[in-house]
Amino acid sequence: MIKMTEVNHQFAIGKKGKERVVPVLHNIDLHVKQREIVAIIGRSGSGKSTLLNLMSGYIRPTSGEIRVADQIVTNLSEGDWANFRLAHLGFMFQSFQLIPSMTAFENAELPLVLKGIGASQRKKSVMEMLEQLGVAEYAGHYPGELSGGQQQRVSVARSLILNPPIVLADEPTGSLDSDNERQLLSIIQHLNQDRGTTFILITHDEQVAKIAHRTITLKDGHLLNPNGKGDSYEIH
Ligand SMILES: Nc1ncnc2c1ncn2[C@@H]1O[C@H](COP(=O)(O)OP(=O)(O)OP(=O)(O)O)[C@@H](O)[C@H]1O
Repeated sequence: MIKMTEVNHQFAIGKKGKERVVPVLHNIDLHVKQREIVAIIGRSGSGKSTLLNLMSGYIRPTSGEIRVADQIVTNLSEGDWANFRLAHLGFMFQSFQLIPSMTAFENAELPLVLKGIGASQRKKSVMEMLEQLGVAEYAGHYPGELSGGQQQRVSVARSLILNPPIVLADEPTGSLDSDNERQLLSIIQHLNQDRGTTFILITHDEQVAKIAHRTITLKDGHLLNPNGKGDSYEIH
């Protein structure tokens, strides 16, 4: 589903002409299969977000090849990446990144608008999704009128509204209390089992790592165990 082959990444920092090159990821070989939940752990600064940003095309690798959903994406243009993301990727973040001036309904609806789906189909899909996540009654509320857990569910609704086959999540439970965390992890497990959604979760949290089929560790930009803790895991 996602395959990285000999991927290296370095940032150039400092003023033009006086840049300093900072290598961040070294020779990453990683294969995430369809229906897997993979947790990525590692200290702050080890390169976790950079890895996720490479998988989602927000940055390009300095060298190496990246395939997502069986397509080589390493050299897609920005416009092609935007379409590719809409078709294949969903995102979850620690900060919910809801648009404050839009209601819960409008936030969850946004990817459908971008995809050009008609208004009546949008309404049906959004209300079904908000219903499934237990926040339909807040459809007309603005993010500032919702609790953290409710905002997270609206944000999850927006991530999943196009039924993406792959979801990339950066500390998705980072700002949730333990009840809301449990609920989000249960949603992730159900989606994985029912729809076969593939998840890549960056986390510092043991509870999150527990639901993963595989936990891989980044240390100073090196992938220590590409096959993860359980080489013999089975995906049903
Ligand atoms: N745009 C950038 N320009 C220059 N250096 C960057 C940039 N983004 C990240 N870095 C550097 O790359 C390294 C890895 O950063 P990254 O955000 O991937 O780490 P992380 O493991 O996700 O950390 P955290 O757990 O704190 O979020 C860090 O040393 C960081 O300073």
